[in-house]
Amino acid sequence: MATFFGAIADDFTGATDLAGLLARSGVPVSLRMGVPTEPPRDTAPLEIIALKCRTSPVDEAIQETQAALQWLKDAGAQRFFWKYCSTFDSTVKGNIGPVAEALMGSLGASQTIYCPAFPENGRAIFMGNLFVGEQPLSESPMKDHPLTPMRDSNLTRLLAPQTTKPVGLANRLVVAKGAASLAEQLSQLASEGVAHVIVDAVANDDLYIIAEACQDMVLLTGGSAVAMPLPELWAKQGRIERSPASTSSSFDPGPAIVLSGSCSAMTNRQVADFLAKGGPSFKLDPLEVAELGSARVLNWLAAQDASATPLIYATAAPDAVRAAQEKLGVERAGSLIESTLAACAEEARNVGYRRFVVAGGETSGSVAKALGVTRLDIGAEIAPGVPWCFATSENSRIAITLKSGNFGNEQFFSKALEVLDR
Ligand SMILES: Nc1ncnc2c1ncn2[C@@H]1O[C@H](COP(=O)(O)OP(=O)(O)O)[C@@H](O)[C@H]1O
Ligand SMILES: O=C(O)[C@@H](O)C(=O)COP(=O)(O)O
Repeated sequence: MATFFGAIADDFTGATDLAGLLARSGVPVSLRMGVPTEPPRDTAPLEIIALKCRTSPVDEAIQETQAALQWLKDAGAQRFFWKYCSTFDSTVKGNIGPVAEALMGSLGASQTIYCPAFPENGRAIFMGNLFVGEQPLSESPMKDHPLTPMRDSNLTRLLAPQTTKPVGLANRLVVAKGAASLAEQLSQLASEGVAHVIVDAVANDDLYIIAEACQDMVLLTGGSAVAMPLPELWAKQGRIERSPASTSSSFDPGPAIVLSGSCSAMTNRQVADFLAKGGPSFKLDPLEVAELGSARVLNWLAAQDASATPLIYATAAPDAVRAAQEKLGVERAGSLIESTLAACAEEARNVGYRRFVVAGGETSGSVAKALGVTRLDIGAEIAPGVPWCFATSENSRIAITLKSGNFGNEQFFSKALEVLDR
């Protein structure tokens, strides 16, 4: 089927989040992990390419996103989306603005919007400030993120240093008046030379207004939720079609494993909940891994009889993360844990595990790469923004869910396995 919408996600959990929300429309969604090496074939109306570039150096992120853009253009896409985190995660140098500007350049777009709001998960933007539940972003647990600590809540202030062209705001009062009012504000800002517009949204209704006003912009940027209403609009106009039975949710029988590298407040609670249920678990210590490698956890995994679901985790409280980072450096601590969890995933697959619950965006990127997963079919959502996915890994079909650090409720790990068994 010809592709109409092409999205590029800056991490793997973000990509499955977007895929899950778009799939609610019943229009086929295809998710590729990394830029495909082959030219487009067997494409869907909604194509997503997942990258792992949230914390990469800016020039690498631009290079990768440009390659993804070219593939999506070759697939026939006419509208494009740059998906980043609903908590606007970026390093101090930041990739969100530079990548958006480069995509705009390649697409000949003079303006785009930025809307990371995700009301179902408590992310709202008001007067340009991002809230997580009732807390401003910089007072939320995101202030302690291991790789992208968010110390400002104002999106205009966060984005402006990342772009060369002016940044402006279309606030909630404008959005609440409807699509025509928002479209007028955007063209007013365009006439003043504002290329990058933060758009407020606090509720799903706002997202429908934004989608209606912006559906013909060649490039949109944001969290998954602002893209959610688009397929419905385009389906009504006959640009794309629904086809509910388009994905395969089959996987080979085999035991389940939980791998957690996220240190978010919610993942800490999810790990505690799963530990309290008494299953086998192994806590990774970054300092031990730095000194002795991954042999101990791999031996532990090999000794499991798989009758109960094992949990391997590095999830830790902010002070423990800081202590490890002070000794090892932020990048090294992160990459040691990521590569250890990736090795555990590969070993688990090799010894017959077929159901994988993975927590953490960067972690998911490393695990999915280690499993050699190149394409995911999207299944049922376990929680808003976290679907089960199905993929081929080596010669097996596996079920895998990639959970954003912040998503899901406390019982997420057990719930994920229950949803799959239904
Ligand atoms: N105990 C720890 N000490 C230091 N870094 C850690 C620890 N546990 C995990 N990490 C690293 O923290 C990062 C968490 O990021 P990520 O997987 O994207 O989670 P999230 O989805 O919560 O953002 C990863 O790079 C991971 O390897
Ligand atoms: O938009 C979101 O919050 C998620 O889709 C997302 O990007 C997740 O990233 P991580 O929190 O790093 O898993």
